[in-house]
Amino acid sequence: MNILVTGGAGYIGSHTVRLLEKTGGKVVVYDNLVTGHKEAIKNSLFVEGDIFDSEKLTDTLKRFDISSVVHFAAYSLVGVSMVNPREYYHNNVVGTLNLLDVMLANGVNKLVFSSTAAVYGEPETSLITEEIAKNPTNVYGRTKLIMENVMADYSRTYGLNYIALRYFNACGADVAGDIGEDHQPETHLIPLVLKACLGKTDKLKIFGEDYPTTDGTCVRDYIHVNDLGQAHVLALKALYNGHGSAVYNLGNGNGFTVKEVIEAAEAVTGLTVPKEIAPRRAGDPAILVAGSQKIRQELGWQPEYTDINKIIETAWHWHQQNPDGFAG
Ligand SMILES: NC(=O)c1ccc[n+]([C@@H]2O[C@H](COP(=O)([O-])OP(=O)(O)OC[C@H]3O[C@@H](n4cnc5c(N)ncnc54)[C@H](O)[C@@H]3O)[C@@H](O)[C@H]2O)c1
Ligand SMILES: O=c1ccn([C@@H]2O[C@H](COP(=O)(O)OP(=O)(O)O[C@H]3O[C@H](CO)[C@@H](O)[C@H](O)[C@H]3O)[C@@H](O)[C@H]2O)c(=O)[nH]1
Repeated sequence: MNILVTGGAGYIGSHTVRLLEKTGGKVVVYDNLVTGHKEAIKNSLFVEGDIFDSEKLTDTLKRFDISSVVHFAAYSLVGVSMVNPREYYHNNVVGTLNLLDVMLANGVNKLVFSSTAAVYGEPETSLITEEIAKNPTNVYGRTKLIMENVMADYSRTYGLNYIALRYFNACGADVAGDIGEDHQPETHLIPLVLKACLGKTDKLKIFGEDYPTTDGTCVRDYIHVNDLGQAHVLALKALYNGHGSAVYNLGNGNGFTVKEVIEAAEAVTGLTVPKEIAPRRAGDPAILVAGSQKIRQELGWQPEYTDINKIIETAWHWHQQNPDGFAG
């Protein structure tokens, strides 16, 4: 397996790269470092490049005799996508279309794609399974749903073989403590809660206290980044073993409110999170909780981290060791 990992210098990408390296395959990271960190790549080959750069992509596929692609490269912030849709459609849709063109032109037809729970929007059921209606409430979710539809069409017509993984909320860090979440600026709940504990940011803003949930704050399904990474390893192996194109949810099946996450972080750190109630953030659905039976049954995926405190502990370890992220 010679694998190209676009966006492999990013948060989920770098954790997945570490797990892919253990399979014995050759791993080549391709990233323009717009939000990623070169320091997050410890062992794999690294090519600094953009998914819009067809020439460099073609050269990289040929030079390393690549036979599959794991595609993380994208913009992924719900809030930003609502105020800057053009950037999101451009990078996530046009950029991915370009990558697909280059792959197919070079005979590479295996792809694992980062999709998202955001494709579902505001589901009417409490546990989300893959086949329910997709009505994204934000631009980011729409960009990923467009690409899922494109891949289904390319699979039918051009022989693309893809597995799209719809992640719920990625969090945590590798227990080694040398890679972790470092977005600039950070917008994700768990790192912001922990940074607030460390006095690295202002008070945590709780976005909305009037949602139809137990305590009025949004519910999310938090999944450890290494459990996500392991699913990519399984998906890739399945594609090499002749598995057809498929779409899977990836979550723990347990929802936590924003306030419950804060309480868990306070229990793990022994510190108090400075916080205040703020208005709702545009585009946020009230509740997103995954039904992940399909990937468990079909690919044998089994998450290792199912306890929110344990997940937060791994993130806390990273933030304590690296309070200024990779720049520290
Ligand atoms: N973080 C989450 O909770 C979450 C949940 C669901 C889906 N996802 C998806 O997972 C993927 C990775 O997310 P992440 O949290 O690791 O984000 P990230 O920003 O840490 O990683 C994205 C990586 O892609 C690179 N990149 C972006 N545009 C590029 C381009 N045009 N050319 C080359 N490289 C480019 C960035 O430099 C970065 O290294 C994204 O596709 C995201 O939409 C993330
Ligand atoms: O300072 C903050 C940050 C977040 N939140 C809330 O915390 C929850 C989680 O927010 P965040 O960590 O920003 O993640 P999401 O917006 O749920 O999106 C993440 O999870 C999605 C899947 O569910 C992915 O598709 C996205 O890429 C990824 O950013 C939401 O209800 C937010 O409103 C706050 O209250 N205050």
